[in-house]
Amino acid sequence: MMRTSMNRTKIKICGIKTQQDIVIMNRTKPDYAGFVFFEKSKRHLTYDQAADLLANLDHGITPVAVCVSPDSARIEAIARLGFPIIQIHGNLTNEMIEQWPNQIWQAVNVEGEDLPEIMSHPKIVGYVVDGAKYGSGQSFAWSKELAKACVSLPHLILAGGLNAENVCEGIQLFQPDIVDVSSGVELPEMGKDAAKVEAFIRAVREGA
Ligand SMILES: O=C(O)c1ccccc1N[C@@H]1O[C@H](COP(=O)(O)O)[C@@H](O)[C@H]1O
Repeated sequence: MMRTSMNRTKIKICGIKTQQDIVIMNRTKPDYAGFVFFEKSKRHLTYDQAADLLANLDHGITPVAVCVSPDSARIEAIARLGFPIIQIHGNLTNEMIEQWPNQIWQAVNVEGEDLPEIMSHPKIVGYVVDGAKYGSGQSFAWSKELAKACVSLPHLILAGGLNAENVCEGIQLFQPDIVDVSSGVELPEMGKDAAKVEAFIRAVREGA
């Protein structure tokens, strides 16, 4: 059985780090932009940096705060920045769900052949199915079996190692609601590569 989505596949560009990235977002207009709050990541932002970036983000692009097993101070600070969605990797607990006032995307990092267990709660409105190591640019092992398992997810965000070359195959196999990319549209040093962002968006929107 396949997922059936009547709507076009939406796009999230993750790991926004610089004002130049914001210029690229505002010009190319993905549906979502991801901001990482995780000290071990090269894409980590301080709250002040995030506030400066958010102030310039086009209102038509929904910002998503990305974090790993956040403590309550982290959740409070991200909520204060006004993010409508938090994407949580690692542990997701009932306490976090209670504290966070808005929508949640639960990230599941696939290590083997099976889909990890997911939580169910009215605030959890999406599931990010990602490679084993977040933000590594590596896919999980795509298979028809995993695509079938994903059919049960109410809102699927496909992530992990996507780029302009493989995203159409991912869309065909998983029929995701949203595709999510970071490494695949990045410059070697820091920030997003405008040409790669454009090619990714064109591939998704035009099937090119
Ligand atoms: O990008 C990061 O450094 C990161 C850190 C902590 C949690 C998630 C992170 N990134 C997420 O990883 C996926 C896929 O990224 P990639 O395209 O494989 O590089 C995406 O959801 C990012 O939000």
